[in-house]
Amino acid sequence: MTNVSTMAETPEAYTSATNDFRSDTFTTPTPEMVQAALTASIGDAVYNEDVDTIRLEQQVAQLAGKEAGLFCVSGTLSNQIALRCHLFQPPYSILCDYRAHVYTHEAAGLAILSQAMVVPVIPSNGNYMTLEDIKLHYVPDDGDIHGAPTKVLSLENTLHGIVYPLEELMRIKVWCMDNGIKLHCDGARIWNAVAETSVPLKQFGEIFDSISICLSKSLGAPMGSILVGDFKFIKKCNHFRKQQGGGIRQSGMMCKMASVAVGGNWKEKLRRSHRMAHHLADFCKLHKIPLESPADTNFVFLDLQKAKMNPDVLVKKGLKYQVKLMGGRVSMHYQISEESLERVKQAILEAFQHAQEHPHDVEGPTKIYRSESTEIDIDGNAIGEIQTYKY
Ligand SMILES: Cc1ncc(COP(=O)(O)O)c(C=O)c1O
Ligand SMILES: C[C@@H](O)[C@H](N)C(=O)O
Repeated sequence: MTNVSTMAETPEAYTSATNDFRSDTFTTPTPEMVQAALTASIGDAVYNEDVDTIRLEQQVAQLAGKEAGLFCVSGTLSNQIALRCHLFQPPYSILCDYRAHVYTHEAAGLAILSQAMVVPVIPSNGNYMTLEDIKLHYVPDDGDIHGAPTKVLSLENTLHGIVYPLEELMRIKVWCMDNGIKLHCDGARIWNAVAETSVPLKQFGEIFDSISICLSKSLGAPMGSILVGDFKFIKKCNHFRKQQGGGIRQSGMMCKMASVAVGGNWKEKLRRSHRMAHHLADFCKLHKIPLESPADTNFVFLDLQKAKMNPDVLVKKGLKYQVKLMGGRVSMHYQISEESLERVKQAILEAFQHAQEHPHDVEGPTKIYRSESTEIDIDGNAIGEIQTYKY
């Protein structure tokens, strides 16, 4: 008798992100977005015949001061095809921050799709790579047959919520041009950088050869990213997108929903989330709860290692105060309520107080995704009925 696998349990329907601090990816579509989808174009985007898809690609490319844009179903796809497209003749390597999503969270796509070596760099200032860090770690294309020359520098702005200083980006850009190295930006939260610094997206477009601009993070669209660059580059990226299964058909509905976010007052939405993050960071400082990095924008990174806080206890305290956490990164977004912010402060404070009596040895910096929540609560009682948060 063949064993019939049991169906995985269906989770309860997700209804609201007002108390969800796990990530800004949990924002839910607004009624306005859903309404917009009902009147979206219905062309086949593989044949470049969907009007709302083309409109959104052109709109975001224009905002970034780039010639063309390409709708991708995810930021991961957008990053991976951009980096592959910048690469020509292996052996080659990509240099990035050791925390970069393209290196840590895209399932070794750089090794598999691009057959690239990655050179992950720990910034000497602890926050962002400077030109000096890059010069120290890049692999020159000098004919030495031992090396895999650096052909692309992939930066993230914001990175872990940290805003990349514009003057540093400009220095890096000039050096990259002098050394024939392409510059890509993982702009999953570039809208946050723009909202916080008032540096126009167009100015980032002048610095980077390509930018992956996510629609599905702080902006609040249900899915997708727009990859922007020059015409020739985007045309080839479209080829790699198709190869990777990203050539989707009637994408108009998703693009029309995203256009509601792009056309809305996203700056104020994001600035509100930044104010909430700054408030939480101040609360942590008041209670001497260490932070891992500056809370420039919408993320507060608790330094669990320095605080000797157990991420499990943090998640359980979150459950106690009806807020969702999954580790040391506390993510704000425009749908977070003021009441939830007050509750998450209590959860964090109690987890920190618990650590005072029960110090926990955390290995290394905060992992930005799950904490392996166990099935028991901090007093050892079963909490089987409460969902634990892990991928
Ligand atoms: C910095 C960063 N880059 C890229 C991505 C990938 O985006 P997606 O989840 O849409 O693939 C994420 C996560 O969502 C991210 O946090
Ligand atoms: C976990 C990671 O892939 C996702 N981008 C997030 O920030 O939540």
